[in-house]
Amino acid sequence: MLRAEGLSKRFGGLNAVQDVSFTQYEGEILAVIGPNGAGKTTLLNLLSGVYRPSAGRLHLLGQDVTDAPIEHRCWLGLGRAFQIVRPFPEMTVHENVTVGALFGQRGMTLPTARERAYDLLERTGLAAHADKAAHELTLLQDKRLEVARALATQPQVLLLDEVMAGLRPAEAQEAVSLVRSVRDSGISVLFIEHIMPVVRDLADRVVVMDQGQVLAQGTYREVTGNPQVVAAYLGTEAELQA
Ligand SMILES: Nc1ncnc2c1ncn2[C@@H]1O[C@H](COP(=O)(O)OP(=O)(O)OP(=O)(O)O)[C@@H](O)[C@H]1O
Repeated sequence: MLRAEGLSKRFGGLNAVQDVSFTQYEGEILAVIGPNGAGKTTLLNLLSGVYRPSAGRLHLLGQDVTDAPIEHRCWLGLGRAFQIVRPFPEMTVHENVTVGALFGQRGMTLPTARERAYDLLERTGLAAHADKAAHELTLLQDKRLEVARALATQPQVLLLDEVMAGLRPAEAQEAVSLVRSVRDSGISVLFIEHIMPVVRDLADRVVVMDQGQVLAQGTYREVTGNPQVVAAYLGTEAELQA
């Protein structure tokens, strides 16, 4: 689905992302973890096309998209949900998702977009709130809307930037179920997350970043058992258990 080869991004003298390579396979949920400033968001910005890499190549669904603009990646099948959700606050929940459907696919008509938006509100548990203004939603509902808007673009790969941030544990569990249902519908998911129980429950594989580089990659058990990862990110084993 995605193949990064030696991706790098420099900001002046700072190597925010340095020589990052990984592959995401079809149907996989891949987590990207690492301490603050490790380069996770910069990597997501490289994948989605916000930044062009200083070096390296990126393939999406077998196509080289290294120089492709954001909208081309979206039309090819790359969707993104942001940590800070920014819906159109005065529009209804349904209208917000309709906008995603209209602009995420070339040739989409308004009636089809509206219909697709209703389906997505059902799937993301927001159907009862379809006609509310977006600014009336709770934080968990905001996150659901953010995922619904990203799904409206019909992605094959969905990038999620810390969607669990700020949620209470019970709400995070609901969000975990939503992400699983997205994957079960055939969409591969790449997510950044700091909450380790969420990573453990969701990720098929984990990429650990530190200081812009990939420190380790593997299953949750493999990376959390790696002494370098424990030292750089997880702290002591006792903290990890807590
Ligand atoms: N636009 C930018 N210009 C200059 N430096 C930047 C820019 N964006 C990020 N950086 C720097 O690049 C490094 C990586 O930042 P990034 O936000 O990617 O880390 P992160 O792993 O997502 O951190 P966090 O977990 O805190 O969100 C940091 O040192 C950051 O200050």
